[in-house]
Amino acid sequence: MVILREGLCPGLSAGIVAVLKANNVKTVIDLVASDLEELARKCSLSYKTLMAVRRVLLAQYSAFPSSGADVYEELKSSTAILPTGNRKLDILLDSGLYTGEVTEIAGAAGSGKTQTCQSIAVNVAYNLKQTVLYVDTTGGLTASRLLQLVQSRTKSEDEQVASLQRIEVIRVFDIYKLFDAFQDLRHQISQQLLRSGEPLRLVIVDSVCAVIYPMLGGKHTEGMAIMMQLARELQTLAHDYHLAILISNSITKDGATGNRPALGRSWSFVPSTRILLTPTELNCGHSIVSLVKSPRQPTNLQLDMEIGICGTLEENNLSS
Ligand SMILES: Nc1ncnc2c1ncn2[C@@H]1O[C@H](COP(=O)(O)OP(=O)(O)OP(=O)(O)O)[C@@H](O)[C@H]1O
Repeated sequence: MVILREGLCPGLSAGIVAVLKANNVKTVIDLVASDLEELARKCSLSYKTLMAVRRVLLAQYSAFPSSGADVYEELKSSTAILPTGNRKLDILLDSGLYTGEVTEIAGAAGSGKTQTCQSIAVNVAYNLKQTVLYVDTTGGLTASRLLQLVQSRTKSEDEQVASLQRIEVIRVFDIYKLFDAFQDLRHQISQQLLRSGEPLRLVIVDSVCAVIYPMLGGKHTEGMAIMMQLARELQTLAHDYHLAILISNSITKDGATGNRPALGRSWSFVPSTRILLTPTELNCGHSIVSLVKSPRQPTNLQLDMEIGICGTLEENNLSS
């Protein structure tokens, strides 16, 4: 509900707002729903001025319906699916990570979130030849591990270098620096300033809780507001630039329902897809991956995923 105020649109002066308010016309809806002839008479205002103001407000605040066919066409032109480099994980995710969506990997410390993020980054950079922005908020990313993962894909040094150049790494350790990084990203995309020159398709934030948790102590409501600002930023980045966004999150232990992704109910609406990693006690270097939220798949799917020298990437028979 938008309140009428001076400058909301051309012609809406403080005087007009005051007169309208005195006649119980306080919001945009009140104004567009009024009989303008009668209102002009009651308020001693020019009918022409009110009409012009209403026309601008209608253009600014109306929702224009679009047909199902238009929505489907937009979806087809803006959606790409990025395979993760692990066939079983792709089946669980209905082919991979979708652009325009936020996907979350949740799990306890050591469950393999960072290894999964790095492996997916390498797969997108090497196999798909697309740029990845990797935002490291925990210091968990190491260049030597990235190189090891790339080396598991190719022996060619040129290809290794080219793949590593497609992974842009930013290290930020607080949420304000993260907002700055996203601001820079918008600027770089709009000016086509990405260093690799290849299209950016994937943004990874490992992890979101590392920058959100410090905000949730003390003034809780302020922290929640900042958390939801980050949520909006991730969703609009994914939507506006057709990016797949992959975030990692920790878990909270709940006596009644077992482990569940951290950051509470408000955050649970942010990712479209959520997977939960649980290390297996019997099989070291393996995690059970459970699909806990998905817009396309049943959420009882599970798989056993190995996390080894090749991360979560499948073994590759290197030829040259
Ligand atoms: N170079 C490596 N080679 C093989 N396996 C590795 C390697 N590095 C890590 N791992 C495996 O990955 C596990 C740790 O995974 P990872 O660091 O991704 O956990 P995490 O969920 O990100 O933890 P945290 O929340 O503490 O960052 C280790 O227990 C180990 O099994």
